[in-house]
Amino acid sequence: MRKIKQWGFCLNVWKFCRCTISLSSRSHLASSDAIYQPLQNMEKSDDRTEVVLLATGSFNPITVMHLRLFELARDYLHDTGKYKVIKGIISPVCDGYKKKGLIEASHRLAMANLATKTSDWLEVDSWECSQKQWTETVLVLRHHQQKLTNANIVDTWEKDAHKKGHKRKRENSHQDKPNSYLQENKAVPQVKLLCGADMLESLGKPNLWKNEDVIEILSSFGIICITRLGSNASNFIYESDILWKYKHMIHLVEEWITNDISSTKIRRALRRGMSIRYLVPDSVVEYIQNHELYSEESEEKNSGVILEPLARNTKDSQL
Ligand SMILES: Nc1ncnc2c1ncn2[C@@H]1O[C@H](COP(=O)(O)OP(=O)(O)OP(=O)(O)O)[C@@H](O)[C@H]1O
Ligand SMILES: NC(=O)c1ccc[n+]([C@@H]2O[C@H](COP(=O)(O)O)[C@@H](O)[C@H]2O)c1
Ligand SMILES: [Zn+2]
Repeated sequence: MRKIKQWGFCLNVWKFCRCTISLSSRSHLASSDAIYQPLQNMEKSDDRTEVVLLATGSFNPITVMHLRLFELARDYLHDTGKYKVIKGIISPVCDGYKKKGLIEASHRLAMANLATKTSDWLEVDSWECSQKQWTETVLVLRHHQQKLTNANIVDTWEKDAHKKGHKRKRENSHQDKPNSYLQENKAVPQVKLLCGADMLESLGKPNLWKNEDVIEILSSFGIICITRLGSNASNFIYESDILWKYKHMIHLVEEWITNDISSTKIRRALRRGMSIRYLVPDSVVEYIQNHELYSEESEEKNSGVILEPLARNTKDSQL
């Protein structure tokens, strides 16, 4: 009787173990089905082109409309199903641009940093405004594209080295990587220029942009242009032979919730002691107050000075 009970006990222990093993192995399978497989599928099915949006400009000061440009462009590109926007970069122009009323880059940069604090995908880059001289927009685009290419090469190189069991340090790994990594790498995100319709129209102003720059911006990068009151982007594309030729590289995004916010109007309101609240982020209002920015005097900065691109291109065309 005792032996039968012992046998019964052993049988139960065995059944329990078998059940637990089969359950745990099944739950392992279930988890691999549920977690790993869809991820693999997601990776496979997500063949969208990664895009980094770059907006250049004075940002004197940054307004909520500048931030809206990015949101509008991202929604638009995601809607196409072809693009995945991974980052937005705000690149304030340097003081050497010499635009009338342009205050110091350090302040414009600080305000842009405050304004983007609440965003998890927008960042401000100081490369352009820390250059000694004004930099052509095409060079700013090239700079950011190159940075992404370098980062991508390092990643691929590191992954490859990791697979082979070598550990490489990020800081020194991109100098000695072979060039073949550049060609093999197909997943480098694309930089695209983000602008408002007035900036697009400025491409047609004599001596402001070089033709070869416009062609490179359109053919190598592409433009996302947001409509703006007072500008007619589609008509401008129609009337410009270069833009018409590259119209497939221009995404025109309609802003349906129109408003007329501009930095010029913000500066005007400030000079007149009027409120700018809700037109720029609160942190920017506070910064402007604390540093007593934008006065009659600051508006006179660069007054009578020729805008640097005009001066440079006019000089070049006379050579
Ligand atoms: N309300 C707006 N709608 C569409 N685009 C805008 C708007 N405001 C600014 N932008 C775009 O933002 C970029 C940076 O512009 P910028 O810093 O010159 O601002 P702004 O408001 O036009 O300033 P300013 O009045 O000093 O010219 C440009 O591409 C410009 O076209
Ligand atoms: N030839 C060029 O590359 C060229 C000419 C004029 C303006 N831009 C850029 O366009 C932007 C215009 O800004 P604003 O609208 O604030 O003047 C600036 O970033 C400026 O550097 C570039
Ligand atoms: Zn402007």
